[in-house]
Amino acid sequence: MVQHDFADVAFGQRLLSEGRVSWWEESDFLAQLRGSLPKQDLFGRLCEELQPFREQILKDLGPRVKEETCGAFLSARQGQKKGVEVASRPNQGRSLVTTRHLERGFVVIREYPLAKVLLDLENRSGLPGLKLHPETRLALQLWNAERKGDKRIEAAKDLLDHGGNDASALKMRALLAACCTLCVDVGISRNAACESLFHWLGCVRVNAVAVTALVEAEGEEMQQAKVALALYPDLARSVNHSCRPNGVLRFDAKDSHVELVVSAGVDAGEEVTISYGPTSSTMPRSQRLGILMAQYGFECHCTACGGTSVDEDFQWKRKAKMLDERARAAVARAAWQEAVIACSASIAMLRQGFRDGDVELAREECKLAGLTLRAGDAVKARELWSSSADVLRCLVMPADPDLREAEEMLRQLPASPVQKASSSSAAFATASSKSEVAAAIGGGEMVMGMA
Ligand SMILES: C[S@@+](CC[C@H](N)C(=O)[O-])C[C@H]1O[C@@H](n2cnc3c(N)ncnc32)[C@H](O)[C@@H]1O
Repeated sequence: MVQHDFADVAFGQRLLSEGRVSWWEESDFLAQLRGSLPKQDLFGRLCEELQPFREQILKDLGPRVKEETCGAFLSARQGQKKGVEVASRPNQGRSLVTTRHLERGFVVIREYPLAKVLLDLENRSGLPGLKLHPETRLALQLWNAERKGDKRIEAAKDLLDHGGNDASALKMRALLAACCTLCVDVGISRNAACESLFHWLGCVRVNAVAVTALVEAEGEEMQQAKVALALYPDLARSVNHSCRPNGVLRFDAKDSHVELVVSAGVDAGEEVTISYGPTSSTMPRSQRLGILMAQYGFECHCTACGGTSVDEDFQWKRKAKMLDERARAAVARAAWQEAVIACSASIAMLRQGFRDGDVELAREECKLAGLTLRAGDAVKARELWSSSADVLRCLVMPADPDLREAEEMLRQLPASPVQKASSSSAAFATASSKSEVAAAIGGGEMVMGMA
């Protein structure tokens, strides 16, 4: 196992002079270290300054954190890991590899957070002017737990050791060295507590996960929003990123447990991956590479980015957005059939970037189902809700608003004797509207593969 080397001061200084540690600045932790506190005995002063804040964290989050951390961690870990093993891969460190074929919907990992902070508590420290970044707050929790000898913390101590050859782990150690160098620069003594705090900051940066939930923005549709930042050690130690992933994470908003679910069948010996944010359906390769490097410090080696792949052109996405806007404008005029045609055309465009069975398409089809019902075609609306519910049941939590609405509508609308439509043909509101959808898209060739 690789030991963190905090002695590499020269390397740290070089990184600093090249401005390559800017993300620490963002976390406003260093700004506080450097700006607002006197230079002498800075670390001691910092601890003093943070003491009331830590108590506030424990007061605000403590009971919840205690209830929610690790209760079922070990048993869940043993039970759910069947079908996968952790293997080491040359450029990516530990990886989650299947030992047999896994079906879509299979839950690979189910885990409770070791620590978490809620993102809506941003300004509730109770101390004027002391606003800590969520990453800093999470690191402080872990640091505090370690100092208090909390045994559960052992599960996360090696998370930055990515197998020795992994570039991001090396870089992270360099960054930690750089931060310690900064401390030395400003007169903080480099002691074990200081190093441990930086270790947790690095660990949080590379391994923490944003817990998301569908929330209703004012006057807008439901949107996925980040509601908490959490550390799930099993997930963090084994699940790599792919820009074309075959797994998704779903969170239970009530107790913050996470599930890693297979979203597309995975053959034996293949790796189960998730997206850490960027995907090949949402942004071009160069942008994805930049984001992954800045946030996590690694060069992406996934199948979508490797080899000679080039930036994708996303014309389909621009067209889908334009058609979606047209559908919204039609909804505002209560022109339901027009909205159905524009929304169907938008989904047809999205199919060029997403795969059948993707959550994003299923959500769009739920929207189309609602419009189709308004336009008077209950049979087609039911078909759409039925095919989207099939997708959503596998991949999202039962409390998901789109899934709940689909289930509710399936209960309310009588089942049609007509056989179930395939999910791709279901994207057309009625058989007779195919040509209208093609016209909305603006070309016949788009429709050929989908009818
Ligand atoms: C949350 S950890 C995942 C587990 C990690 N492989 C390990 O051994 O601990 C994230 C780290 O895994 C590596 N990683 C994940 N996805 C990768 C990818 N697509 N390409 C290269 N490295 C990747 C990077 O080092 C990244 O910082």
